[in-house]
Amino acid sequence: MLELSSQYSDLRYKFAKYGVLVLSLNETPMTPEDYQCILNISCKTPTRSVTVGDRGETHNLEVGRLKTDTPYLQTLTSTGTVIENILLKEPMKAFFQFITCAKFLEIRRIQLNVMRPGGYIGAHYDNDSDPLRHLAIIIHLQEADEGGDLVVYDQGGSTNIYHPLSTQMVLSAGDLLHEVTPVVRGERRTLVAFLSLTSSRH
Ligand SMILES: O=C(O)CCC(=O)C(=O)O
Ligand SMILES: [Fe+2]
Repeated sequence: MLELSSQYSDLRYKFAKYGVLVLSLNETPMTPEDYQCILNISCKTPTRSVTVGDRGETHNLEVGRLKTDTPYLQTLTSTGTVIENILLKEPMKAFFQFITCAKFLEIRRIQLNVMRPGGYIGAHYDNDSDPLRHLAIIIHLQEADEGGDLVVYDQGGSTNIYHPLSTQMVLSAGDLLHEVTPVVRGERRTLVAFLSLTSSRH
């Protein structure tokens, strides 16, 4: 933890201030091999069309589910377990805990999001559909050539627009309003894990 604190204290400060971090792979402890493993899994993950979010907001994307939290926590594929193990192995787990100041960390949902031209995700709060979604880890596998921006509306009233590139990792707090703008050209692929930072079992 000592080592982490000097290397990552700037990121922890930024996350506390903005609720969003856009990180290059080499700013995180994830190895290129683990990233490649997630990329390979994503290519073999079947998807289905989703047009309505949990709270009725409109979407237009293909989703491949690997782990779900509804109606109860269950890993749906063996590849979901592989990704979970990558995200929770040391030093990844220590990294997420350090950035968020969390003592507890549990993956509640893992999904692949695929957006082709016209695809988008309407404005939503991740913690609206499940209050235990405190943190989203978004691993960018392929960026759209045009469109597909992540727009985050922060509590201070400002709007921040990001266009993360493949291999980048976004950490986003569950209580921030955000959306993904329509893809205009190309295909946008992300692997998203939603984490709880408090135990659901008391
Ligand atoms: O794919 C992304 O960049 C973000 C997706 C998102 O906001 C979500 O799945 O809740
Ligand atoms: Fe989201």
